[in-house]
Amino acid sequence: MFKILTLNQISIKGLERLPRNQYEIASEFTAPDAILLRSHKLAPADIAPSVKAIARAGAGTNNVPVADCTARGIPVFNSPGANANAVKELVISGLTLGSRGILQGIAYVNTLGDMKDGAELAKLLEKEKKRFKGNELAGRTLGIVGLGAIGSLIAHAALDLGMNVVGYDPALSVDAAWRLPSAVKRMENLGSLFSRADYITLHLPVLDATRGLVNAELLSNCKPGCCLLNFAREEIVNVDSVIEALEAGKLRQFITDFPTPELIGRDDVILMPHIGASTDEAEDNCAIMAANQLDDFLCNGNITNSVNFPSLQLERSGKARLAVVNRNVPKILGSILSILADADINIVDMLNKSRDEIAYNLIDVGSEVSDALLADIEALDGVIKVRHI
Ligand SMILES: NC(=O)c1ccc[n+]([C@@H]2O[C@H](COP(=O)([O-])OP(=O)(O)OC[C@H]3O[C@@H](n4cnc5c(N)ncnc54)[C@H](O)[C@@H]3O)[C@@H](O)[C@H]2O)c1
Ligand SMILES: O=C(O)CC[C@@H](O)C(=O)O
Repeated sequence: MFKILTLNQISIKGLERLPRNQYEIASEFTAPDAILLRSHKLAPADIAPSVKAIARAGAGTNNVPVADCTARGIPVFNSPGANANAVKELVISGLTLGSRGILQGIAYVNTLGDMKDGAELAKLLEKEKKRFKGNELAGRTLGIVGLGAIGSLIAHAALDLGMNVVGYDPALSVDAAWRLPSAVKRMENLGSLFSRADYITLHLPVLDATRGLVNAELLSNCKPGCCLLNFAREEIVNVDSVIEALEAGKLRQFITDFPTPELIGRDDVILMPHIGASTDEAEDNCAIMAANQLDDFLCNGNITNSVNFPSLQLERSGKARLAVVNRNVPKILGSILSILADADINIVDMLNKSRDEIAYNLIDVGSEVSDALLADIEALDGVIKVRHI
């Protein structure tokens, strides 16, 4: 029986992927085998020594201490693309809210509750509606920073709306490049994107390199009247610089899923309570993907969509499987294989892959492996974690 600690509300459709005869699921456990979470901020001390894996039902893993998990041999999974459509749809709403007086118009109509004469009301609205006039998106330029799962869907949608699309992504994967419409004009740097766009939308992860990326210097490139949308992460944008740019007329509007106190109450800001992925569909998709990946790792040692471990899947063969995490340095695999050979254990199949500072091995063997042998492997210098599956 594996114990799964859930630290947020996880869709039942995902939890159903972890059958009750194999899994106990609860929001409190002292020694869980794995953690399943969404935006809960996890500290290294919250991760019990028993934890073998962490799965984030969502895209961003900045709430998980990934480097610490890597050092401890714990793979961290996410669910790439599973909530991208939900974010895309909200960004399209953001674009229309940012181009027309929709919120202001709605707020105005709601002040007129005392008017009982329908004809008078209609007359007043016809007179006042000019205050809420906007501009069309068609023909305007959208700059997309980060052209991954969300950025590429937004590029398609914006082109369908008749917008011109420019994009910037210095780390674009080959798969993401294939998904991108050819009409997207790729920018060589952020300054070029900021100087061309009427609307700029951010869809990149928060990393050391992207924290505070949108700062005063970058915003000084904006076309006057530009509208900035942040549905990525709060930390990517320097809020003080955004407020200065709004007050200087460099930015016309800031629309964000990550409110901070100084932004509340401003007319030139639209704030949403981190609801980019808050749809039934996205919550189901993320939970199903995260749970499936966790299940395959706990039961088979296979790794799909990990942010810190190599991708590795091996069909089961032999009597037992060893899953070994070690530092990515020479000779460790040789030492493991020698221990098995000395014990007359035949290797039926195996796969070894590395990613940055760690290596991961799945070794299928022809006979059972004793606890003493596992302890010998675990004691090797450079071996971080050994599981007998
Ligand atoms: N508001 C929400 O609820 C919500 C929902 C989902 C995702 N997100 C955020 O959006 C981010 C993107 O999600 P995704 O699913 O598109 O992820 P993704 O991994 O598919 O795409 C991210 C893209 O950003 C690119 N990138 C990395 N560094 C960059 C840089 N310095 N400049 C420009 N691009 C850079 C990557 O190469 C990648 O193509 C997530 O990391 C998460 O923080 C927010
Ligand atoms: O779980 C959520 O609601 C938000 C998820 C989102 O921020 C993500 O990074 O995928």
